[in-house]
Amino acid sequence: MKTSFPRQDIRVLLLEGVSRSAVETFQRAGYSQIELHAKSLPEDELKARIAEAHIVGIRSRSHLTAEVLEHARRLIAVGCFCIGTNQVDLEAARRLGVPVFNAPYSNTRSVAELVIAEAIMLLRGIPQKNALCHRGGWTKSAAGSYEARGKTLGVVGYGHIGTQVGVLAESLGMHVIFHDVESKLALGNARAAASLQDLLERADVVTLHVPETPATKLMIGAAELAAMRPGALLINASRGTVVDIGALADALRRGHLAGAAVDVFPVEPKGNDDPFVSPLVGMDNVILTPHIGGSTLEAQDNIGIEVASKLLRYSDNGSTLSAVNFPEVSLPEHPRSRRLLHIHRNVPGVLSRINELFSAGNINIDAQFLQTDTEVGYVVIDVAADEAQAAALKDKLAAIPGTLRTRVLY
Ligand SMILES: NC(=O)c1ccc[n+]([C@@H]2O[C@H](COP(=O)([O-])OP(=O)(O)OC[C@H]3O[C@@H](n4cnc5c(N)ncnc54)[C@H](O)[C@@H]3O)[C@@H](O)[C@H]2O)c1
Ligand SMILES: O=C(O)CC[C@@H](O)C(=O)O
Repeated sequence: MKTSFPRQDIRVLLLEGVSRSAVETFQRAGYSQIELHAKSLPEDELKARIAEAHIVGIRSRSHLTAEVLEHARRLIAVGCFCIGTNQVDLEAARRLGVPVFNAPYSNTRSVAELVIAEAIMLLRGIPQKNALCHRGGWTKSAAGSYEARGKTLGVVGYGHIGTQVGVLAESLGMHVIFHDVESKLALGNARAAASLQDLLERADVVTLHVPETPATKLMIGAAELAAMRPGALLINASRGTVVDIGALADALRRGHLAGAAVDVFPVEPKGNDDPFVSPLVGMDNVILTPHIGGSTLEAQDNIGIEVASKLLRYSDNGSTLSAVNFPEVSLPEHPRSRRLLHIHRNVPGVLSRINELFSAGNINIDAQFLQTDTEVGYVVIDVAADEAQAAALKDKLAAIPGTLRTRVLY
């Protein structure tokens, strides 16, 4: 059967060491043109490779800006093999008719476990004791060393990760308070703080779990750090832009904060061979990790399967359920029909032009699915048509003004 892109012709470009479970998921579905890179690509190379790709998979280091996406003439969909999607210009992708998928939960537990481990380590002063032992020193002392039990954990951003951290912290006997811009169901005995300021003033350990947005950029700066309790601890496993790293280094140097654990940085090395530079380097009371909050084998394996499956569902069936930037449709299979996809700018008249086209050709529509948002309309049409008719219909659909992408799926 003739489709716009037979599976064996669909080129999948996977960057940044996306798990092999993704490759295997594509292969099991009959996709054979899969290119896997261990690193992100320099911008020029990314533009060149994305121009050839139908499906692109990235993690947090590849920046799919509007300019990069302009080169993606054949692109069907983008997969972020992680939670964060801030590295993709989602609006630009949507305007080009390209849905973006991610894995909203697959590494949640991994991040939460690391945060709890770090909270305990910081409360006990382990980073500095460990560093001193490595230099041949010895400080057997209880000074500055505390149990987690009875301490207050302040969770900023009470979403998937923040709530998991809260539940685990309560099992250690910690009191949990949280701050979120949305009204949230408090799990266990957790309580909403009156404000961010209130949380900062009350928490012994503050942990950040907000996404990167204009509102969260530098949300923890000198004033917020000053509002924290003397001797408090800060954990950031969200995004590097959320904390003013210079102000954090200063608060640590002055001893206002007793320690910190930082997994994400305003500027991160592109690959494992590139140098890491930060004002926090060399501070014994700071746990530094190379953006590995979600990097466990379990999480990466699950993410590979989850995101590849979403990309396949869109590529093979047209479903956009859980796309982060696109009208969502969940489609049944209609194997006895031909399925055509039409993505267009959401301007008046496009749908009637589409329907006129089918009635003029005397083609019976078996089913039609439409979902729109303010800018983009997505129509899936199942028709009783033969192969030649479907190909001709696709060409006519492509000629409708406002069309962004069109395909014959099967
Ligand atoms: N370090 C890592 O490896 C790693 C792994 C996974 C996720 N992350 C980061 O963690 C972030 C959070 O992940 P999640 O799955 O919990 O996301 P989520 O969307 O489930 O939760 C985020 C929460 O933050 C809240 N929020 C948004 N803006 C806010 C603001 N200005 N002030 C207060 N609250 C605000 C939201 O309402 C939401 O409840 C991700 O966006 C990603 O950037 C990092
Ligand atoms: O794997 C990555 O590069 C990003 C991990 C994490 O920050 C996420 O957003 O899920």
